This record gives sequence, C-alpha cells and structure tokens, in this order.
Amino acid sequence: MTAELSVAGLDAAYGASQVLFDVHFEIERGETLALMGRNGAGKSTTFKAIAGLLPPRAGHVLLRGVDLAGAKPYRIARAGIGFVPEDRQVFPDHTVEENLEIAQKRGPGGGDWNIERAFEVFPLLVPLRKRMAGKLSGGEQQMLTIVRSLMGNPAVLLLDEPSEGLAPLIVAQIGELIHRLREMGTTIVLAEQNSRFCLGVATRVAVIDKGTIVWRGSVEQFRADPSIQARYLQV
Ligand SMILES: Nc1ncnc2c1ncn2[C@@H]1O[C@H](COP(=O)(O)OP(=O)(O)OP(=O)(O)O)[C@@H](O)[C@H]1O
Repeated sequence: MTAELSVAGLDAAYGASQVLFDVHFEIERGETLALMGRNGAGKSTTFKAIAGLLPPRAGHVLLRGVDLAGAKPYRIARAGIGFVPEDRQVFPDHTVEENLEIAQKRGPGGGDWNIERAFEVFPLLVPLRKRMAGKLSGGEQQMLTIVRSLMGNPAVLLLDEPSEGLAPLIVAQIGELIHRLREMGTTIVLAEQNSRFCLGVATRVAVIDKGTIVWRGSVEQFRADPSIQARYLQV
C-alpha cells in the first residue's frame, strides 16, 4: 500500500547551517502522526521543507507516490498538502467568513469542504462569522486557521504546534477539533511539544531530536516507554 505521505532522506539548511539530517517518516491515509520534539529540535523546519517554504537540500516528499520535494509552495499546496504554521496568519481585516471564502477551492483530498459545511461541523465558529479575524482570541484564530486550511480540501494537513500559548480549556477545544477531523478520515501530521495534548489525538508518534528522527512507533508503544520522553522530550 502506498503511504499517503512519505518523507525520506530529508536534509534542510538555513544558509550554511544544516538543521535537518535524513528526516524520514510515513503516514497512512486517515492516521494522525505526532511529530514530537523539544524546542529547536526541527519540527517547524521539517514542515517548511515539506511545504516548500524552505526547499530541502536532499530527500523526497512523496504525496500518494508523487515526489513534491523542492516544488514551489503553491504547487505543493495545490497538490494536496495543507500547512498551518505556528504563527496563525489570519487576514486580520477580513471577517471569519471572508477568511474562509478566500481559501475555498477544490482539492485532491477528496473532501467536500466548503464554508457552509465548516460552520455545520464546527458550530463554535458560527457566532464569530461576521467578526474581524484580527479581533479574535488566540484560540479562535487557531481554530480559524485550521478550518481555513480545510477549505483547500487537502489530502494531508500539517499542523504546527496548534496548542502553543493557549489556555487549557482552549487547548481542549482544539483537541476536539482535531479529533473530529480524524474521525472524518483526515490525514494529519501534528508537531507538538505538549505530549499530553498530542497523545490524546495521535495514532502514531515520531520523535525528532537535533534534526534527526530518533524514534517511531505507536502511541501505545510510546506510552509504554517513559525513557523516550525522559531522553528526548523533557528539558
Ligand atoms: N530562520 C532561521 N534561520 C536560522 N536558523 C533557524 C531558523 N529557524 C530555525 N532555525 C534553527 O533551526 C533549528 C530547528 O528549529 P525549528 O524551528 O525547526 O525547531 P522546532 O522543533 O519547530 O522548535 P520550536 O518549537 O521552537 O518551533 C533550531 O536550531 C533553530 O535555531
């Protein structure tokens, strides 16, 4: 079976400074993979390299068997990789509805996401529909950026630290949103430092340390071995 997304031998650098070394992982359709690692381990850089924002120096990014490594970001997005960066880039002077409209297009993910469906599936957004995105709370903006990325009907969604900087109650709501997406069959790679959060929503785990994948396995295997957390995730 061809993996939905397969990353292999990925090297990436900022100028002369190489930060990713042979990053590799695979994800099957409908799975949620938690990419876990400390601050600075290389999670965001991995996503940027996959999404084409930092063209990789080497390696493959296969989406349903088609290699997208090094393609322009818009082509990668159009091919079906949706990326939600850490810094929640909403269009602040547009309403929630307009933010969703701007992103709406048919995609290869086979989904049939559109604005009306988004409001149906995520009713928390309904009362915010006419609000300016710049006036939303951090949690609401996070929810909006995730739902907005669905408007392109991606095959795979890359979520970079969606729980970061949010209050526990809001983190729980974001967790529910991701759960909901998973139940609907969305394929998700979730970069996180917050292990409690991501173990609640993920099916598989890959641990990255100093730009290299150091462990891969199921959530059950990860939970059963506290030494992994102690070695690679605690400060
Ligand atoms: N624009 C940049 N220029 C140079 N070095 C960078 C740049 N962005 C990140 N780095 C370095 O690359 C390494 C990996 O950073 P990255 O942001 O991918 O880590 P991360 O696991 O996502 O951590 P964080 O949770 O802090 O985002 C770090 O050593 C970081 O200092």
